[in-house]
Amino acid sequence: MFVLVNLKAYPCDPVEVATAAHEVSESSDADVAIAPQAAAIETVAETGVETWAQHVSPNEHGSHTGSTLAEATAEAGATGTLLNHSENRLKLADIDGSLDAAERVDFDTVVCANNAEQVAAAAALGPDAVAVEPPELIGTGTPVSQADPDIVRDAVDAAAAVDESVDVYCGAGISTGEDVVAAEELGADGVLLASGVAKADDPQAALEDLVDPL
Ligand SMILES: O=C[C@H](O)COP(=O)(O)O
Repeated sequence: MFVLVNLKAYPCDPVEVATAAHEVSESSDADVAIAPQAAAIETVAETGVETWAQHVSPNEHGSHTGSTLAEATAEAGATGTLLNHSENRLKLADIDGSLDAAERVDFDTVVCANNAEQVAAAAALGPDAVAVEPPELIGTGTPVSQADPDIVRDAVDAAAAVDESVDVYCGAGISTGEDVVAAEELGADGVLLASGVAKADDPQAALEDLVDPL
């Protein structure tokens, strides 16, 4: 299972979380990656953990003030990017443009979506993976696998109907190893989570718990 931990804009120590994630990734069957704030990509990548951007712009080098370029995040050490997170929704054309930008630097890509219909549309754009996350469950601690498992099943079917090579992750409310196993049993290839680790008193223990049953 792929475990992508999005640190969002939480006031955690990204290097502490990344160091723990690297150790847990090395000593378990899970692949754990961290998506920190763009300004922390370099220090997070230096820990050796797989490092992702939370977003990249469709823009290339040029007069684009405020843009987070795929090239800049790649130079800092990122190897993948989230796109269209529920907290940073994009227009369809911008998702497509950002996927092109990610392709320029050979990034892995995950396009987020609220439901099976959006998963199908996102899968049609050719990312490596889509992540289904019901926005109302984000940050609640109630996993989608428990609240409405059909959301995950339907997302898996919707992505496969469009492109079987696109992986499906699920997210929102995931904080325990039991939640990760439930996601796997519903057909997900990975999980996307944030608060269960970024807001934990002991991020290393939270990460160990997440991968323990795998
Ligand atoms: O990017 C992560 C998701 O929005 C899930 O967040 P959460 O684990 O805090 O529910």
